[in-house]
Amino acid sequence: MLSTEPIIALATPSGTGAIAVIRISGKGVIAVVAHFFRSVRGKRLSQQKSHTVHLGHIVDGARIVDEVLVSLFKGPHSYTGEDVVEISCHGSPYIQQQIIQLFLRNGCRSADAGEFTLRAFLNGKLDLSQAEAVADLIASDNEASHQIAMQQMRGGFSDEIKRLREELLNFASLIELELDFSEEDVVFADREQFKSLLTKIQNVLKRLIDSFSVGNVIKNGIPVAIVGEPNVGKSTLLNALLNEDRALVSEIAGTTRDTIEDEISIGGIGFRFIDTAGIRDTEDVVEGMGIRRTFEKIEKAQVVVYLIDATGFKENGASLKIEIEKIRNKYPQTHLVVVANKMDALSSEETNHLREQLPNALLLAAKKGTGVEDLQEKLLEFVNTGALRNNETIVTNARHYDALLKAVEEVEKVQSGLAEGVSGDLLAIDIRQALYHFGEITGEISSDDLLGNIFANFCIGK
Ligand SMILES: Nc1nc2c(c(=O)[nH]1)N(C=O)[C@@H](CNc1ccc(C(=O)N[C@@H](CCC(=O)O)C(=O)O)cc1)CN2
Ligand SMILES: Nc1nc2c(ncn2[C@@H]2O[C@H](COP(=O)(O)OP(=O)(O)OP(=O)(O)O)[C@@H](O)[C@H]2O)c(=O)[nH]1
Ligand SMILES: [Mg+2]
Repeated sequence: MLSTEPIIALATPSGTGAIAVIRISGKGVIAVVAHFFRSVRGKRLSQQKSHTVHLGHIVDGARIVDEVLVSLFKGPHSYTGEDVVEISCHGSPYIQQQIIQLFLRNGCRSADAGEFTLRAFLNGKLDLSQAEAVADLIASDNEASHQIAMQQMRGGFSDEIKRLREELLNFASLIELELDFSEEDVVFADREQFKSLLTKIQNVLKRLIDSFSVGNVIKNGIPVAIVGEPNVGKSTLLNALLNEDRALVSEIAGTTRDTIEDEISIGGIGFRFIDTAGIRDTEDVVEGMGIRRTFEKIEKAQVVVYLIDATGFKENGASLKIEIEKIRNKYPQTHLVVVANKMDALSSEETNHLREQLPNALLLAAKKGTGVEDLQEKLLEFVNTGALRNNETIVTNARHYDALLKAVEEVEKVQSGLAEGVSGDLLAIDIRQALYHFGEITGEISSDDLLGNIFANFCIGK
């Protein structure tokens, strides 16, 4: 799979910018670029040091294509581990394409998605979980997902896995050594010490596995469905949360037909709010479709904000309370927040009545924006940010989660094998299996298929 042929791609977004960066990596690329580069100081590119920048022109025969800065990185001391040349040109799509095409005609080919980072992985500059974090880092759009991706890219998670792996490996070696001396019946690996090591490893694995429930939602934005009867102010609340006129609002019941979603960051954590069609019995076919979609969204949400119209509470409070209980029972895994809206239009007597009837409800006036901060605080309470604050490793990747589950299963097998006093050769098999799953995370164990899948999801030029 390791190839060193020169690859080229635009590293900056396509379109017009002040400056664009074109990246070229592979064997002999410095000589290739040198052929089309005239330094303003008459310097020869091939004689320059690594990590230096040079001003000059890209020339195609007599034609000057652009004035550029060229950066040199000599392998193995580069991002990919190969020779790398970056050309910073003026950011017109025409110039970008002229330069890229010049090199495509002269020995380079277009890089596949993620191919620079794939080469970095294959050349040992990054392990697999670090390479995956590069994509997460580019995708991160809030403080929490950024922090997690950055920690993973810098090797925090890998180091933790490697430590576990080494400790297990030590023991595996000792047990396998016993096997070699099986005639003599010697014991190198102290069983009590081994048991406590396994317990320690189990605890670390369990913490990592548990962190996925937080990590997974943080990476994708925590889905919060705003639901309730028509006209209670769901779209008004969405707009207040987003601080933007995102959804149509009107006094006509049944305004929102389809779901509307948008993401914002609260306290550094991404929340994806979903405004839904108001729930009621309807003859209208299209409205009925929208309401069905509302229930689909509730099913996928981590949090359901059930909104009621406080002004109607006196008349239909009893039936609303039944409705709320129904939702609570139907979706026991989902956090349910009951919010009474339009409190601005309530008398103090009505307010007291509502407080008595729904002691846990948040009181809010979405139109004026009052109480929206309380709701935000409430939402943050649902996210266990302890691990984030303590800078602990948080698993965000389903592939890693899978491997950790399999690893802990094997460690448990070893643990019970020890308790039952099974023989060293059987213990060794399960230990090796656990080690295999650790290796899957960091990429010591990988297949071309897996790598193809992972890097195909990167952007071109990364
Ligand atoms: N212009 C540019 N900006 C960029 C990148 C890049 O490739 N080019 N990066 C790409 O994602 C990130 C920076 N990451 C990088 C990581 C390693 C090396 C590098 O040259 N490493 C060598 C030498 C280190 C040294 O001694 O200075 C090495 O690891 O051996 C470069 C960039 C973000 N910004
Ligand atoms: N007095 C008062 N009126 C509000 C408040 N919030 C929303 N409204 C009004 O309630 C009406 C319905 O608001 P929407 O946001 O469209 O309600 P909805 O729940 O999205 O309604 P559907 O999309 O039809 O289900 C509009 O006339 C809003 O101006 C509030 O806090 N106070
Ligand atoms: Mg609406």
